[in-house]
Amino acid sequence: MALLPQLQQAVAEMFDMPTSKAFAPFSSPADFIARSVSLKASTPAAHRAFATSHPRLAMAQLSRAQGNRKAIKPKLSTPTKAPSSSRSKASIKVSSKPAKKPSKPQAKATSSWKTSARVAEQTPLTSSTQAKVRSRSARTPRPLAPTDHIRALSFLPPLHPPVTEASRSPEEEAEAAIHSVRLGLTPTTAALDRASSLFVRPEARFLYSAPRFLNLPLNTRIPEVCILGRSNVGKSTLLNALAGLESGGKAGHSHGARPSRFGLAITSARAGCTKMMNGYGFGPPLGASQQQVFERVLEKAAEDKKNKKRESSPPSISNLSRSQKRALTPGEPSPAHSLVIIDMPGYGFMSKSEWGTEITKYLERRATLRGAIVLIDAVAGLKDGDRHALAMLRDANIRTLIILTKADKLLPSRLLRMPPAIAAAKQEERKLASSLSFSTSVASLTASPEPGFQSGSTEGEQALRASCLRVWKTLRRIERASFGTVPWMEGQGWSPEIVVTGAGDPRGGGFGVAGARLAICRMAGLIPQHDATGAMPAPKKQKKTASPSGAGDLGVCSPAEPPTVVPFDQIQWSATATEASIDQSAVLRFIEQQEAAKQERKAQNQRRNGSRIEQKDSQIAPTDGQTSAHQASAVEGRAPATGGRKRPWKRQV
Ligand SMILES: Nc1nc2c(ncn2[C@@H]2O[C@H](COP(=O)(O)OP(=O)(O)OP(=O)(O)O)[C@@H](O)[C@H]2O)c(=O)[nH]1
Ligand SMILES: [Mg+2]
Repeated sequence: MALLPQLQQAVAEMFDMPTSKAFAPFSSPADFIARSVSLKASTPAAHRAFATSHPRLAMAQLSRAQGNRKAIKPKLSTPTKAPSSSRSKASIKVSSKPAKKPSKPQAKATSSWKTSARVAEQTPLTSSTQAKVRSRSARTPRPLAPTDHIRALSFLPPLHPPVTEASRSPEEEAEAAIHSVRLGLTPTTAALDRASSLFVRPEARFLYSAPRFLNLPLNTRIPEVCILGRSNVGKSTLLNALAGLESGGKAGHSHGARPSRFGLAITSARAGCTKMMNGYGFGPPLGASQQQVFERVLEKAAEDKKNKKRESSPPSISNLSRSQKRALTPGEPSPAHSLVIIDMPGYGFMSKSEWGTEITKYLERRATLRGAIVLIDAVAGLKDGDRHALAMLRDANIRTLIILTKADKLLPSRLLRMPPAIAAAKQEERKLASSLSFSTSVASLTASPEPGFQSGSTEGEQALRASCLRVWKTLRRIERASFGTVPWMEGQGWSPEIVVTGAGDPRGGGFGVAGARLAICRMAGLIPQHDATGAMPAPKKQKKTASPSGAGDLGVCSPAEPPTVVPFDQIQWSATATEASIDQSAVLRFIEQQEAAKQERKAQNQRRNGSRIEQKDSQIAPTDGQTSAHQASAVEGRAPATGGRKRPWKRQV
């Protein structure tokens, strides 16, 4: 195509070279690079010209851009260093100065690349080669982004024990039992977001490291949850994931020194990395009203523990003034978080017996402990250490939540990936929500159910279900072993819902973490158990899509079935406390109710005091012609002086 001479000159000026050279076909890639460098902003036309003159190199660049690691990476020589031999001028030079002692395979690859490149320069790219490149890049596993993951995954025990048939072999019986394990209800996006916001905003903070129970800072106002598990099970990794941070995977950085880069907790592939009880603060401080509710709960818990009825109730903590409370707990700072999570040292390999002693003390004596999370490796399964820890929790009567970790090792990423259509729709919804007001966005999110896990019959999933079955059986056995002396029972002491996570998934990480956050919030009483938005049956459409993957055949409870009541709701204060802690409208409602009750009490007191004073006035019986101050004020139209609580005492004087 012939261009106007002026236009040619302008283009040549951009290239910073003579017109004849700028419009000559590219002689080599080095030539192309030289021109591209001189051209400040590379033009698509120049690339196209390069692709037609050097198709093989263009192909290699394309496949490298698509993340194909196998693609050959030619090391281009700079034009100044190009040797003067006529052969090397035409060919693609791999290195200006070949290494003196190249390793054998490297030298082979170099020479093969040289020859093939020379041939390819003369032959255009065939469609079959293009297809090969495309298929090769498609085969390479794409790293999963956290948004691609299913955010919540859990399993529930079978509703009824599987029917035993005489004709079935023990293997078939076991398989039937595995198939009867139900998928947990899929929480709604709103519920997951509510729980996640508590963990992520404001940023979680490292609080302290305590080698012994006595070194733990005093805490009487913030609910606490501890993470237990074998060493190297992934406790610290889960904590980082809960905080929305990636684990550093490197030991040696101080806690919270660089939270954005290395996560909060130190993680390591070597067992025994965490050696102290590390406390981390999550969420904003509880409001005054929530604080009162929490204090009442603590009082009740202490009362239950002593297991005796009080004849005359001592002064309630919630009725005390702020200074009185401070005097009761000297040295305790004002609460700065709504939840404290303690990352404990692991038991088992590379652990120390004194760690166990300190953890036992903590479990028995920490008044604000709302529950414990026991992490179990989905691949390794339950071990003796886990059984011992569960028995310890039973004896201390502490609510227990089981989380299976490292499940990403069992589940193929295809099962975890969000369907693209749903992912796109969710992204749109989020964009819309951020542009609208808070209330509108929450309302719109409440209606949308979170896409559920597409249950299949893969070996990994069956292993996961079998692992859950073993956990339930163990928990029931441990529960029975107490002979009913401890109220640590299914649904009360331990949650039958087993949360599945892959917090440290190296492919992108973090599947199931939002579900874990929600379960922890519920256990700590920050979100009610039977929150309407917490577990919403998925639409019927999902039921249909689930059956071809084998969910129906497996006896898996489809999400459309009526929700099962999970009676893990012994937290009596949760209904008010949790609504108040997260939902602002609920906070306002709660405060309004409190205000109304206060006003009413005040009015009653006033009425009572008024009538008492009237009685006294009548007893004093003013002499003829005299009126009391009360009557006088009433006559003058002022508020009676006896309106306040302290007035009668003043009047009598
Ligand atoms: N694939 C995979 N790896 C994980 C997961 N969680 C943790 N890991 C890895 O497991 C190793 C141990 O993780 P940590 O979080 O340090 O384990 P820990 O329980 O805190 O160990 P201790 O502090 O020694 O008790 C690390 O190499 C993590 O990368 C997971 O969900 N998936
Ligand atoms: Mg650790």
